[in-house]
Amino acid sequence: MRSAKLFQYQLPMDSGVILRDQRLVTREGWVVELCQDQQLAYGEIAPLPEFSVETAIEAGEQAQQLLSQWVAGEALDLDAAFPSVAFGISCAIAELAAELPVTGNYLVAPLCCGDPDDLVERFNQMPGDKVAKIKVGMYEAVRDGIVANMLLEAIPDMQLRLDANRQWTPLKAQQFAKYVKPEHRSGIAFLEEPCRLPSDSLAFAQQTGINIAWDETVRDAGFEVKAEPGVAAIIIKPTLIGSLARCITLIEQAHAVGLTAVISSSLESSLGLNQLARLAQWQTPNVIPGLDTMQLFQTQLMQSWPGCELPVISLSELDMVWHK
Ligand SMILES: O=C(O)CCC(=O)c1ccccc1C(=O)O
Ligand SMILES: [Mg+2]
Repeated sequence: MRSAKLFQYQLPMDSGVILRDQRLVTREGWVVELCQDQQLAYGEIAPLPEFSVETAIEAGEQAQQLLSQWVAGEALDLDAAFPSVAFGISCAIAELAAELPVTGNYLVAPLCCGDPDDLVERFNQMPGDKVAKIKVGMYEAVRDGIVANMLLEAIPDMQLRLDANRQWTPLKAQQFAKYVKPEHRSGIAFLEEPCRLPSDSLAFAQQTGINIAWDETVRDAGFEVKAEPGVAAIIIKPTLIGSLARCITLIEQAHAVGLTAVISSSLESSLGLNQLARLAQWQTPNVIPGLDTMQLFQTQLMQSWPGCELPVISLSELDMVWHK
């Protein structure tokens, strides 16, 4: 016996969350509830504005169709579904089958703004390897280079991840690199997507000795996982990629060619974020995931994120918009 429900959520964000060009005031999404033989399981569907191709409305409509098929016992074609829908439904199905192990990797790479004292403080409270992430490409490239160099000098045993989100021209990327001393470049685990064109990013990596990682490129049509000089990692944001099976295939392909796969958030609520931490522990056990995004919210959803003291909204407080 199967039944399914879809709930809608709207969570207030911290006032400073900017996505590309717009401020994200409220995070909107859906919670899927599957019920089979009296057992309940949950998943989160949360297309990210400006990143996802689908809107929350479109995702909700498609989720209803797929959940109807699931209730009827039909096979689901999640490869043809929107990525956020495929991810949320596949997580709920995996929960029912107890396929997603319960232990999570909650050692996130702190997203930091460039203040070394702040970072030293956070590392002191954290076990494990020191890995931090900073966003670059928003201000002057030279300033980014100086900040990165200073952090690597201040915390020599740290691995720094940088993320330019394709903001630099090849010239700006060079200006950045010029300020990072050659002896510090190995402290950069990777720089995500320095340039608009992947070919420029590759050339940058090869010219500077600074490793890069693919994030946006993983979602480009025709992307294939391959080893290339200067490429260290691929970033996997499941909400933007698709089903658990699709994510796991990408992770296995990355590992087969010697690339690191990093599970990363697309600003899911604490519900989805916990599942991502579990996926990370299961499929990329020795890699610190990019999940330091709970601090961008004002509330949590259904479950709490370890160490997070924000209030938790329960399922009974959400609107159930559909059931079958
Ligand atoms: O990857 C992380 O560490 C945090 C997540 C993150 O940076 C992110 C989250 C949502 C949308 C885009 C991005 C990004 O990689 O730029
Ligand atoms: Mg990125």
